[in-house]
Amino acid sequence: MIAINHLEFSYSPSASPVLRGIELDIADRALFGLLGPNGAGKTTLLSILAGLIDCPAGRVFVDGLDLVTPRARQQARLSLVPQEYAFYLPLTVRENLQFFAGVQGVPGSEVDQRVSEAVSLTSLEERLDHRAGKLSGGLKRRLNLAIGLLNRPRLLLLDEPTVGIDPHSRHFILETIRRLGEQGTTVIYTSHYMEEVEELCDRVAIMDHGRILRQGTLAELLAGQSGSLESLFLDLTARGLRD
Ligand SMILES: Nc1ncnc2c1ncn2[C@@H]1O[C@H](COP(=O)(O)OP(=O)(O)OP(=O)(O)O)[C@@H](O)[C@H]1O
Repeated sequence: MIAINHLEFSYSPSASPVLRGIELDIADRALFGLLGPNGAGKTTLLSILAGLIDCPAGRVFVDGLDLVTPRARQQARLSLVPQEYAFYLPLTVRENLQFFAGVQGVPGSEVDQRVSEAVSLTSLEERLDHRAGKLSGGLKRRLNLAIGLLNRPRLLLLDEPTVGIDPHSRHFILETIRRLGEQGTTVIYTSHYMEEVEELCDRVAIMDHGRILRQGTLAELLAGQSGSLESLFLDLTARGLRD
């Protein structure tokens, strides 16, 4: 179980808060969708969970373990797949995976096994010796995901993992995430695509301006609503353009 308590965060003392009293409980093995317009604070929240940004105000617990230290985060087996491609374009798929296995502290004797598991989950076998920079957008997204799987995560944080790819690649990535969920991985999934979240996630939170506006199962969120998740989202986030 992940418990996020009272998270507050600003990028600088003079800037407006980006996260304002975030409270979330996420059950083990959940596929949890986090929706919000541009600038709502989703990436900041994931970055804090992954330890990329220090957040002195508030606490995050995974199974009662306070994530404040890197050691606790390692024990929690947490992995973030960022929105941007987080690998080296001149290296091959295999070289990237071997390199990032080392960065993540996978023991040398286990690297081949972990690389082969990640490649198998993302069906990259045929591309192992291709340069990352030459891959299509969909394959680059799969490599980004494969790197995030090298530590066999219990908690996988996915920041818009299907942006900019064709429907086949998107379907493949969604199926992979569903399979990971069935195997026991807890997933926090941010996306702008309502239909993906409706299809994949068992619980959903909608956030804006650093606050959680609603959370619950899809049925709970839509109870008493005449419209879809998208119309609820637009109503809650005030239908304004953000950029
Ligand atoms: N490194 C940074 N320094 C200062 N402000 C930042 C930084 N990163 C993000 N912000 C600001 O924090 C707010 C939340 O941004 P964040 O990227 O977390 O939102 P988001 O919900 O992930 O948006 P998107 O859907 O566009 O990715 C925005 O106002 C953004 O401009």
